[in-house]
This record gives sequence, structure tokens and C-alpha cells, in this order.
Amino acid sequence: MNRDHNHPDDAANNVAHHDDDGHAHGGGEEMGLRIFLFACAVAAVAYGVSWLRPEWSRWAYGLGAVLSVAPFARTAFVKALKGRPFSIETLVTVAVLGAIPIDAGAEAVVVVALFSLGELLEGFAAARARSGLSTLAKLLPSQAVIEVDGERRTVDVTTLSIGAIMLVSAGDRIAADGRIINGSSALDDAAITGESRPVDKSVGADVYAGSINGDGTLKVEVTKDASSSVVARIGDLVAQAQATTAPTARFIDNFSSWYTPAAIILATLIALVPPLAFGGEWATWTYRALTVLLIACPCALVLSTPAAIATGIATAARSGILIKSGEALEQLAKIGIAAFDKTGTLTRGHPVVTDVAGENTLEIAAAVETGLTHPVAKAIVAEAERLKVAVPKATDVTIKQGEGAVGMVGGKQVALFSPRAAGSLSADVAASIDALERAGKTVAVLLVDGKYLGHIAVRDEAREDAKPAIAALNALGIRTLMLSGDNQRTATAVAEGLGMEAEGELMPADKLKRIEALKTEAPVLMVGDGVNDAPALATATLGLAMGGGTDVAIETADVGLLKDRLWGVPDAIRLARKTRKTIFANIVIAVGLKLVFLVLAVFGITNLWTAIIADTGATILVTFNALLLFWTFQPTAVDEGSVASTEA
Ligand SMILES: Nc1ncnc2c1ncn2[C@@H]1O[C@H](COP(=O)(O)OP(=O)(O)OP(=O)(O)O)[C@@H](O)[C@H]1O
Ligand SMILES: [Zn+2]
Repeated sequence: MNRDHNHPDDAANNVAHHDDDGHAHGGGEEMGLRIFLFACAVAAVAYGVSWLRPEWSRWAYGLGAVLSVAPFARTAFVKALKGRPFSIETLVTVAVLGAIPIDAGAEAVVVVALFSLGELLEGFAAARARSGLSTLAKLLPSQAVIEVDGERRTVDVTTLSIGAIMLVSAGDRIAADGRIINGSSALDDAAITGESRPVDKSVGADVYAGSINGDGTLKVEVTKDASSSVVARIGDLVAQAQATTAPTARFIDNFSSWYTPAAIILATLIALVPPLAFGGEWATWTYRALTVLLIACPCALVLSTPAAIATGIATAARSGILIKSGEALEQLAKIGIAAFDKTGTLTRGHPVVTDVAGENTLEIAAAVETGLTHPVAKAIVAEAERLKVAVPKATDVTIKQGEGAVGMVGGKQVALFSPRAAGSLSADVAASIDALERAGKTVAVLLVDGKYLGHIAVRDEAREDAKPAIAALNALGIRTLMLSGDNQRTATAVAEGLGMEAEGELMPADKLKRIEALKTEAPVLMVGDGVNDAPALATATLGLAMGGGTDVAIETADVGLLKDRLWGVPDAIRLARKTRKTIFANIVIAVGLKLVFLVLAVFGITNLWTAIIADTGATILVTFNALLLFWTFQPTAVDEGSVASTEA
């Protein structure tokens, strides 16, 4: 396995070992098992000796406690040297050694055995987390078959260079991003785009590392080296995101930095005050103080948020949603308004000409639009090509942002403008344009030397899943709004069909102003295709870029969809809210258990054993609760062609 692809694994390791103030078991599971067995053996011997020779029991238990706690005392010492004096190991060591003089050695021996069992279980939970989160890292084969001078050769993927020819047999995983140069097959890209159905691909199509080849045999020319393939980059981004701290986690880290010292002071007071001031029993109050000390470990709390955030980010990635930071995930849960760009986001972005009015309108319009990238321009040029009309040459073409384009054709000034920018038109023309716009079409007016010559209407179909995805967002209580540069009537017509509000006639700068204004009402999610709307995505509380894994979309926005599907928007918010609930539940578990046992300890109702069980139990519960997210979250399943939603 290429080292570059191991980041998701590292991130999972972070989840498991994040607990700086908690139980970090550096030695791994095997070490944990050995320490546990050692503690059990020591306890058994101590109990055996005491049973055979009751007069030796004090010594047996005392010695046993010292022996079995030794590995943890060592860890405590190492951590203290690293500037972390209040680790759980410190607390356990102090509690166990403190138990010996007050004749609680028998219990102390059991406490160490239970503690090491807890560590072992925690290690197991963490290992489950790792195997759940590292799926991305497992996607890439370590070897590839290439063709050199007509000969097949099996090579390590790290040695694959751009331009190499890979041979991919049926059922193989593709080793590097590339382009098909021979053969065709159905490819399962589920791992990269979350797309559940195999996609038919043939010569010229791009294939991605990690995809599974169907029945066909392919020859693929490598276009990216293994470490910069889409899947490797996704892995890197996910790992980076998991390594970020979310606001809640920062808060808890601050909290625990004074919580543990405070608990130690409390324990000291419990040990000293009642005996000194009220004539309490030294042994009783020391015992209670030691119990409080064990309960003082904040490990479960420290782990509560990062475990949920990291799992949430990994779960999102599995569903084709890239969430760039813990902060973005937390904010996503609070979104109140979702604003969408129209062209290319809610619509497919490939409008087609539906109506043409006036003599030679198409030819002259196509002359000005040739070479322009605006979707309207492309539609007009495509229509001229389709009808094979003779398109004259245009010179001096300039684009008027948000209005249209002008140029010189045959010595005349030709302008193709939106109706709003075109100035006053005759009542007849205005009425027919009005009707086209109400039907959701975008109209371009052709002016020659400033006079109306004709107009062209284009229509951009809404994406298949736009309507149900918007409905799902509305059902989540989110206000949905279209922000468009297009005519208000056109925007309204399209938006009404989708069940959302529309604001049209917005120049790019107006869009930013609108987003700023909306932000004063509620956190705003801006959804765009990542192409011309980077400023809008950056201005909103959160920017979400659609796109089939385009570089721009993946690298810039706070959230990027790998699948070019609007369903990703409600799915991302649903997942973020679920993650927030998990965080909340984790904090309640961690704090609640500690509080209950703290009170019980002060009143002497609980003992050292239950205190240690409560501590490790809380840590394990919190880890598994976070993992539940990964096991239970289902992205909305959508059938190709017909749109069937499972849940909102
Ligand atoms: N090259 C062009 N040819 C014809 N009309 C154009 C051209 N460029 C812009 N327009 C007109 O100006 C309007 C606004 O353009 P702008 O690029 O700001 O918005 P848009 O990207 O089309 O729409 P949206 O904001 O909904 O994605 C378009 O709806 C269209 O009517
Ligand atoms: Zn703990």
C-alpha cells in the first residue's frame, strides 16, 4: 500500500488516541492484552496467598497492587514528562497506591485488573473505528498490470508514471486515474462518487483509481500518478478534516484542562477536611477521596466530540459528501437558509433553443456568441450548428457582465442582450417575451445598430432530483431560495416548479449583498456548481459545491459533493444534524455518568471498582455511540431516471 493513502487510517488513529488527557494505550491491543493478563494473574496469586495464609494478606495485596499498577505508573511518568501530569494513569496509580495503607489493597488489585480490561475494550472499540473509517485507504490495489513494448508486466502502483498503459481485467480495481484507450466496460465508481450503479464507459472516458471494473477488459492510459488520484486526494481531505477541531471540541479541551486539577483538589479536601475538622475516620475519607480521584478522569468527555465529528466526516465521505472541517460539520447542522445558484446547479446547465423570432436572428446571434462560454451562448451556437445555418464572422466581441454580448458583424454593431438590458421594445415584442419568460425560458434580444431585429428563447431543464431535494430541505425546516442573474419572471417560473423562492436579475455583486443580508436572519448555505460562483460560496456561512469531482469544487468550498446530485444537500444537512445529536448524547453520557458517581462517591455509596467501571464504561459507550453514526446513516437512495426518495 502506498504510504500516501494511509491518511484516513491515521485519522482513525487520531480518533482512537485523541484522548490526551484520557487513556492512550500506545502499545496497541496486544500489549493491552498482556497487561490485562498480567494484572489478572497478580490478582489471582494475591487472593490465593491470602486465602492460604490469611496473616500474609496485607503484604500479598499490597505487593500485588504495586506490581500490577507498575505498567500504568510507567505510562503516567512518561506522560508527566511530556507535560501531561493529570493523565488517567496518574489518577489510577495514586488511587491504587493510596489504597494500600488504608487496607484496601484487595480492592486495589481488582481495580487494576478492571482498568486494564477497560483499556483492552477501548482498544477494541478503537480498532472497530479504524476498520470502519479506513475503507478509502483499502480501495487501491498495490499492484497494476502494464504493457511495455507489447509485453505484460506487473508493477507496484507507486512506480506507475503518467502515460503508462494499464491492462485492467474484469473484476479488477483500477490502480490509477486514467483514460480508456481500448475496450469498454461497466465501472463501479461507488467508492469515489458514491454512485451506486455501474456506469458504462468506453474509449475516451475517464476512469478513477479505486473503481471496480465490470465484465470488459480495458486498456487505460494513466493520467495522474497514484498519489494524486482523486481517491487519494479525497482521502487526504478527509484526514485533514478529521484532524481539525470543532468549536465544541475546543470548548471541551479547555474545560478539561481545569476540570481534572479541580477534581484532584476536591479529592484532597475530601480526604483532609472531614477527619481534621469533624473527627471523621481517616480510612473512610481517604477511601472516598480515592474514589473521587478515579471519577475525575475526563477521558470520555474529551473524546465525546472528536469521535462523533470524525465519524460524521467519514460517514459523509462514504456517501459522496466531502465536509472539509469539523467546524463546517457543526455549522451545517445549524443552516436555516439554503440559497442556490440557478444555472448548472438547479438546472442541468445545458440549455437548448426553443423559440426563434425574426429574420436571420439565429445566424447573426450565433456569430456574436461563437467562442463564448455562457450557457446561453453555447445553446445558440449549438442550434446554429444543428440547423447548419451559415454563421457570419463577428469581430470585436465583448461580454457585458450579466447582460449579454456585443460585436461587429458585416460592419454593423450587433448586440445580444437580456430583455432588461435591451431597452424599450414594442408592446408586441414585450408581450411575447413576457410569455416566454413566464414559461421559464431565458430570452436573448438581438439588436442591430440599436434596433430590435429578433429574439431567441432557450430553456434549461431542471435537474431530475431538484424538486424532491428541495422538498426534502423544506421538510427539514430550511428556507430554500434561488439567486439568479436571469430575469425575475424566468427565475420565478423555474423556482415555482421546484417549490422554492426566487430572486432574479441579480448581478454577481448583488448576489453577495443578498447573501450578506440573509446571513443576518439565519446561517446561510450557498449551493453552487463551483464554477463562477466562488465569491458567493465564500461569502455565505457555508459554501457547498456541486460537481462530479471537479478540482475546483473539491478544493475550494466548505462542503463538496462528489456526486453531481442535489440530494447531497439535504443528505449532508441530515447527517450534520445526526452528528450534532450524537455529540450531545455523548456529552450527556460522559458528564451524566461522572456526576452520578461523583455524588455516590462522596456519600460513600460507591467503591473503587464501580468508579473504574464507570470511567472506562463511559469512554467505550461514547466511542460506540459515535460509530453508530457510521453504521446507521443512509444517504437517500435515488433510482436513475425515475426519482424515488426514501425519506426526507
Ligand atoms: N452571452 C450571452 N448571451 C446572451 N445572453 C446573455 C449572455 N450572457 C449573459 N446573458 C444574459 O444575462 C443574464 C444574466 O447573466 P448571468 O451570467 O449574470 O446569470 P446566469 O449565470 O445566466 O444565471 P444564474 O445566476 O441563474 O446562474 C442571463 O440570464 C442572460 O439573459
Ligand atoms: Zn478515564
